[in-house]
Amino acid sequence: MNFVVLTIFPEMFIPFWEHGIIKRAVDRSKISASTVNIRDFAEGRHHTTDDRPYGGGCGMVMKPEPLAASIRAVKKKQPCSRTVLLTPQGRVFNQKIARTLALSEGLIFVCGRYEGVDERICDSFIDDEISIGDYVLTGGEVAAMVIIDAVTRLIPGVLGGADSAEKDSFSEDLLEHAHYTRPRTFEGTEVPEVLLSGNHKEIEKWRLEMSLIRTFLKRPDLLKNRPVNTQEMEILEKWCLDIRK
Ligand SMILES: NC(=O)c1ccc(NCc2ccccc2N2CCOCC2)nc1
Repeated sequence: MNFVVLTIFPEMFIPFWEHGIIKRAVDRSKISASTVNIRDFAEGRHHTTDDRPYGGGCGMVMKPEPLAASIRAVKKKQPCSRTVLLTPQGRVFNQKIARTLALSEGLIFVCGRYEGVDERICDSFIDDEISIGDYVLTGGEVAAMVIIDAVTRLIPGVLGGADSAEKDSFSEDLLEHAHYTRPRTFEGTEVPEVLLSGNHKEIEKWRLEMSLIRTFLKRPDLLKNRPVNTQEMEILEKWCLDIRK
C-alpha cells in the first residue's frame, strides 16, 4: 500500500510516520508513505497556491493548477492509486470504508487548506470525497492522518497476531469489551474472576456478553442494522430481564 499526501505543510507528517505501528509498517515495507508539497507545483516567484474567490467573499481558495499538476505527477508514478479529497462534504468515514480503502493499490490524499479547493479539481481529479466527521478543520492533513492510521492497521502483516485486526470490535460492529491487566487488585478493585479462570470458552463468552451489553447501552444504533444471532439474542434477553427486574 502506497500512501502519498499532497499538502502545503509536509512537515506535519514527519513525526506521524516516526512512531508505533505506522513506523513499524514502513520499516517492514508493509506500507510506503510520503508527502508532496503542493507549493512545489505552483508557478511564479512566490509559488502561490491560493487566490481570491470568484464571486467575492472572505477567505481564499486553493488554485486548481498546482493541485492538478501535483496530482498528475503522483498519478504518473502510481496510476492505480485512488485520489481521496478530505472534505467536510465527503461521505463520513467508518470501519467499513477503512476496510475498503485497505484493498487499494495506493491512496493519494489531497489536503485542502484556506476555504477549500477549486471545484474543478473535485470534478476531474478526485475519486473519493471523505469526511472524518461532521466538524470543520483548518485543513485536511489531520483527517488524512486519521484515515492512514485506521487503514494501515488493517493491512495484512501490520498488526502482531493475525487475528488482532479481525477481532476488532468494529469488525463485528460491536464495541470492545473491557480490558484488564496487572495488578489483580488496583486501589481495592478486583479484576473480574472469569478472566483469571483460564477457562477460554467462558472468557470468550464473557467478552462477547460484555461487548453486546456495552453496545446495547452506549451505541444501540450499531445494533439496529446488525443481524443478532440466537446466542446473542439469549444474552440480550438475559441481561434485559436482569435490567428490568
Ligand atoms: N471533517 C473533515 O473530514 C474535514 C476535512 C477537511 C477540513 N478542512 C479542509 C477543507 C478541505 C476541503 C474543502 C474545505 C475545507 N475546509 C477548509 C477550512 O474551512 C472549512 C472548509 N475540515 C474537515
